[in-house]
Amino acid sequence: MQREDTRLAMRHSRRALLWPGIALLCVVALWSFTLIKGRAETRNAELAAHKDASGYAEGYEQYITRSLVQMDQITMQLKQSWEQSGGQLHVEDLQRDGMFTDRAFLAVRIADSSGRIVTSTRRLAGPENIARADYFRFHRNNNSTSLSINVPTQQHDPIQRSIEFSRRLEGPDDSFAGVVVLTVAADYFTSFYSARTLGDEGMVTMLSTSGTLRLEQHGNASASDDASLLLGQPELPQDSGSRLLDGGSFSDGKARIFGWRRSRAYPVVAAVGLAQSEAMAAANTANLNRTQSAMLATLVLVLLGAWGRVMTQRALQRRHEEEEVRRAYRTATESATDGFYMAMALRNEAGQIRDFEIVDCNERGAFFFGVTRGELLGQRVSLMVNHLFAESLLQTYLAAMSSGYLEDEREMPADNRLNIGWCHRRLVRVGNGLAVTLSDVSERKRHEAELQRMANEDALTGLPNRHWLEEFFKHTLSQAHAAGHAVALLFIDLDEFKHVNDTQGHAAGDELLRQAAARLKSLLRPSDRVVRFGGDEFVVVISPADSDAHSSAVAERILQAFSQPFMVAEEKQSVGASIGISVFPRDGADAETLIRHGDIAMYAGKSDGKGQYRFFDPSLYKQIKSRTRLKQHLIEAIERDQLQLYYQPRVDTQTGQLCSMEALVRWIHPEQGVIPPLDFIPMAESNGLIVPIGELVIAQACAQLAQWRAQDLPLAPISVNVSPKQFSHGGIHRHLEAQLTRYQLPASLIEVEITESAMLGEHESILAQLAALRTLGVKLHVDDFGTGYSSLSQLQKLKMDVLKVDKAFTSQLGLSTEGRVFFQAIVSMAHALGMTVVAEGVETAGQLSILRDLGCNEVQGYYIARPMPAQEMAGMLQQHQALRA
Ligand SMILES: Nc1nc2c(ncn2[C@@H]2O[C@@H]3COP(=O)(O)O[C@H]4[C@@H](O)[C@H](n5cnc6c(=O)[nH]c(N)nc65)O[C@@H]4COP(=O)(O)O[C@H]3[C@H]2O)c(=O)[nH]1
Repeated sequence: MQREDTRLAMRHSRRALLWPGIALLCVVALWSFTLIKGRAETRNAELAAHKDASGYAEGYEQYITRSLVQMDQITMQLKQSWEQSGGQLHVEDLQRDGMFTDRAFLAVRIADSSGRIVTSTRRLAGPENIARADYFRFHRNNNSTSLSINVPTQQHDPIQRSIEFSRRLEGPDDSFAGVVVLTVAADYFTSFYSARTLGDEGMVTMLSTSGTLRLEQHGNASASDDASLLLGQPELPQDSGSRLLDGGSFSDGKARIFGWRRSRAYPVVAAVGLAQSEAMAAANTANLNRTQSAMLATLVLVLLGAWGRVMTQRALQRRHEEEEVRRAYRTATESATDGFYMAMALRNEAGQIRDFEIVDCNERGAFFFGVTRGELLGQRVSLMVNHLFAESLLQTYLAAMSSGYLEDEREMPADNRLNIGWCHRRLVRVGNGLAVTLSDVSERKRHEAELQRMANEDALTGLPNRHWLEEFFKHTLSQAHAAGHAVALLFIDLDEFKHVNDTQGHAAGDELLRQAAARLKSLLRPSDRVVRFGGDEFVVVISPADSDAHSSAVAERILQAFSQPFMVAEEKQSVGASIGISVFPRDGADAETLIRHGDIAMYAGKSDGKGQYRFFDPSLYKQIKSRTRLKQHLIEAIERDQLQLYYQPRVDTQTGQLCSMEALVRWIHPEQGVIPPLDFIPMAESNGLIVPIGELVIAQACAQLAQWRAQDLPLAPISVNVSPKQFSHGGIHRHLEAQLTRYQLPASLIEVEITESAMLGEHESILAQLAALRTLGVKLHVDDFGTGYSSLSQLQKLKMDVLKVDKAFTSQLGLSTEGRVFFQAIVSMAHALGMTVVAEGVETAGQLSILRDLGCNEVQGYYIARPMPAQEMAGMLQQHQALRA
């Protein structure tokens, strides 16, 4: 794998260098061409310049030779004329006759043998006698008649402004007779120069082979200018030729191509200099342009090369990544349970994707589609599955191509060829295709469906649960809304379930719930739904609910059914039910509201008396609110110590002696004054506040006894009321024991009153708590006896000490014989079972008298004393002490 990677990396890096390489080759070729072409151009230009210089030099030489021939002929003619005239020739006359009119002829002079000028067309500066001139001496001393070319003696500049042509004059005897001198302006010989042909910086020069003569013209300056361009006598080896003279040969420092030609007739050399810069200007410009173009092209090529490299690298990187992804996917999935596919996008001419082709897959992937890998490769996605599914498959692939990533789960269409039910798809865009992973999640989906079912079902009863109800309501309510019919919700709460659960144990409670569920189901139409909402709460949904009468009928049927006891653990258990009804859309537009309103209606019904149904009414809110407010106030009252105990004495029927006193709680409200317990105890029982209140009562009663003891008052036992809720909550005996210990009180000073109904069921936990209280030494009272259904033998089994007969029976005394008979029976049986009998609610002397007659042990009631604050009670205790004393 590593070797493959290395080979791949090398191949990629070679490819990445392709563009820069091509660009480099182009640059090399370009510059080679540019340089070769430049050199050739320069060479050609040089050759042309040399050729031109030689050509010009030849032309110049001909020009000079012609001019010199002219001078030669003129001087020859003058010589002959002078000699024929016997020395009487006057050049002035010739001038007058129109000769020597050319400006170039500065002067034509004839000197005699002594050097004296005898005739002259113009007087020149300098001596009138030329005997001292070199040429004169030459002619005098040489018997030659050839033309002599001279430089005027007074000129010392390297460039001559004029030039003198002289010829020996001879007398008849060939003796020296004088000299004819023709002074010609130097530019006569250099006017060959033309800037148009030789350039602004070109030059012409005429040189004598002896080096004594030099005429020159360059640029616009004439040879008469003082400055000489050519420095020194250049070496001109052949008769004609051309060579490059560097800048050092010229005063302006500019190199020139020098062409020269020796005159065949005269000892002079005609030379032409073409400034190299001018001769080469065109070639240089062409070269410069070409170089600039080449530089530009080089820049473009470098950029192209760099761009090409970047692009190639990117493409290669992409290819590499694609390859990596493919390889990684294949490696990762080949042996795995996932199916893997590489699908390449097939595009139309406009570049739009019209299909995908499977270019790679693993065996597992092919298996999912019921084919082999070989069969799947090359297949079009649109043809892999049935038409309808192919459409959605293509849409999914297209979406993945545009977003780059897509992950979802879907159920594959029912197709016998497919070996996958539910699949988890992951599509990742890779270049012009997709890497697709398919996992078979059918098993998980089945599991999820099972979980879903379990999440929606109550395990105990098999009924749908609250979660299901919420979902169900969404559909049901929208359907009802669309159809315009009502939906009724019956919120059912079992009245005495808690009691059964607490007294009979959870197994019995569970059984009761199962039976309740079955009973509910049996009462309803198949279209109605029963839900276990939680605990002992059930919800029945009636949809459509034709009318309130219909809902009422169902509710009554349920109440009727629940009025029948259940057989649980071979015992009859009567639980009853309370029902609250809310109706869609009247009482709420959504599930949550309907459930809450059903609950409120149920609660309101239950508060008014169990075993009834009630329709929701917005006014119920007020009740709930006031209850809530009351609860809050009661919590504050507990915290702020506003609950105070009043005490009501219980006296011996016969002696009137104080036997005990009952602690009765009062809410000393800062604004409302004294609030009686019936206004808040039932509510405290229903909301659980009775537990802290009960603990508070025991603590206050013990503290009060300790205080009276500290005041040296005689102490009588205090009986406290303990509600069934406190027993359910448990731990009364521990709390009581703690308070007795805290205040160092004997247990005999506290008695506990339990209502008869609280003991119903004889649940083990209550029995255990009663036993624990008795072990402490606390006496146990049965409160409100006669209102429940307990038999005396049951109470005896529970080893209750005192029987407090409800005031409803006391009030009958003296009014009817039945009341007295009933009371008589209770007293007799209680005494027989060893229990003390207390008559509650004694209001009259008559009642007291009868009770005395009946042998009732103790009495309590307004006739004896009303419940009173601790201070008043303290006074009574003092009285009691005085009586005893
Ligand atoms: N008509 C009439 N009534 C008489 C007469 N003698 C006493 N009463 C009243 O009868 C009730 C006796 O208390 P109860 O049956 O335990 O009934 C109590 C008891 O069940 C409950 N209660 C009071 N204090 C507590 C408490 O601390 N804890 C608990 N759990 N319940 C309490 O509140 C109920 C009412 O208490 P109260 O309003 O104080 O009412 C007291 C008392 O004032 C009489 O001659 N005629």
